[in-house]
Amino acid sequence: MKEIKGTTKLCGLVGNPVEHSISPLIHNNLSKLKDIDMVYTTFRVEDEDVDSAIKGAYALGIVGLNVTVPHKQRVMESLVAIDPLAKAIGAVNTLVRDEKGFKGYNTDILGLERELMDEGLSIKNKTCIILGAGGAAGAITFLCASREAKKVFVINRSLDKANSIKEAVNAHFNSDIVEVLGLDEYERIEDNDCLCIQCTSVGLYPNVEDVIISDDAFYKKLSAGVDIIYNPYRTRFMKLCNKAGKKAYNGLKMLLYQGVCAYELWTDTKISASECQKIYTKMRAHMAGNIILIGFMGSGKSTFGKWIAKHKDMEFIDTDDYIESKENMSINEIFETKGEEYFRELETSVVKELQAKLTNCVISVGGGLVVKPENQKLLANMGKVVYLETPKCELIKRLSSSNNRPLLKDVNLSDRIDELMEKREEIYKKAATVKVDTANRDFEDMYKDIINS
Ligand SMILES: Nc1ncnc2c1ncn2[C@@H]1O[C@H](COP(=O)(O)OP(=O)(O)O)[C@@H](O)[C@H]1O
Ligand SMILES: O=C(O)C1=C[C@@H](OP(=O)(O)O)[C@@H](O)[C@H](O)C1
Ligand SMILES: [Mg+2]
Repeated sequence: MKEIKGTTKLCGLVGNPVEHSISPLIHNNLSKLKDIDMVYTTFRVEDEDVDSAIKGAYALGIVGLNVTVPHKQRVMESLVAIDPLAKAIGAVNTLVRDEKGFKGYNTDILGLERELMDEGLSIKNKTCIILGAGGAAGAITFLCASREAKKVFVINRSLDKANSIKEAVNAHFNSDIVEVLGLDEYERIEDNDCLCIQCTSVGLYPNVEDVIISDDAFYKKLSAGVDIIYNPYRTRFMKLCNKAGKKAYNGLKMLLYQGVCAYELWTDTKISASECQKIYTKMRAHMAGNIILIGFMGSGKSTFGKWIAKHKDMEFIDTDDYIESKENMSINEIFETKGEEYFRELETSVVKELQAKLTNCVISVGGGLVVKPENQKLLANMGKVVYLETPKCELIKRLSSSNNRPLLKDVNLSDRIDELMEKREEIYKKAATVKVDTANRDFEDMYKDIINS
């Protein structure tokens, strides 16, 4: 992080609880990308303190705030102005400085709209299905109505809550655009090209096998499904959409874009698509939570990886071991009988496989795996990529009696290290989120470098 100075601006998140939030990651990385001298942190605020917290924040010159549960409604009483969309929805998640106090916006909804645009999903003239009838469902029903959906069906177990959304939105637009259906009444929807937005918490981690509607026939009615849940990354709802041959998206982009929209309001900047992509990769890596060790042969990836797993109670996977057991051959044999190219293809397919299934693991990869740009991209989404940097003299000590590394067979070790390092050193540095020096360090100390980064 950049040094915090007297001129550093402050933003933050007000809610209760807030410590788990991914928003600091979004905003602090945006400031880094845009080279803006601003930090973002969290403020846990009790119900009765919301008003004084907001007024105090204004007095302190705080540039902007996000607001999360349970204060998104209550905070509206402490504002000098409210954007019409947020007012109609009845919830505010972003505060922007105005002349005499904060003005409220709802970038949750603007974020969802931006996600839909990003994925090429249009609301206009579309039949929309909203699953659920809580706060998010109400807001998204409002969004669909305001963006000229053909019809909006709110499907929920309790019809009472769904009916109050219907009444509020229909009254606001003076139309009958919203209709309510029970969970088993979806056959009444005639369209087979609906955009469905899953707005319940059913399927949220740890209840990952749950889903609000499990009938395949329901998913045949959709053109695409969006789940506002992002943990797990692929929910059962999304799997059922895919099973019916329909596209499915999770809520992580919505979360990204609610942050991006807020950041743009606070800083009067525009975040480009490629900048959004960079933040999104970091969010995915954070969610996946793996520690990935990269570096030259002999830098200690396999040894240190096993140590972390054992001492920090994590699972461990070494891509070389994984490949050996899959192929039922040693790395030496694979290189001898099938060639290096074949091995490199195996590495990519293994990384793809691991990306889809591993979270919170330690992964040590072969020293050449990160050379392929495709693999670099995959790893960047999987967690913290840690480069174990080791001086040549140390590598020579560690590798001189190695006989299971085909690239070091029958060569002058020093020359081979020079030759490969010239090609790889920059790649290791660029691919890494954090660099850890391995010479004369104990593992506990090296581990601290990783978690403190
Ligand atoms: N930090 C370290 N200090 C001293 N020796 C180490 C260190 N890390 C690994 N080694 C030794 O170096 C050799 C290569 O380590 P290994 O974990 O196989 O590296 P990699 O998987 O990066 O090729 C092993 O003999 C291991 O015991
Ligand atoms: O650097 C490389 O290209 C290789 C490194 C090895 O793994 P380690 O880095 O664990 O030795 C292994 O994947 C293979 O021998 C090729
Ligand atoms: Mg290894």
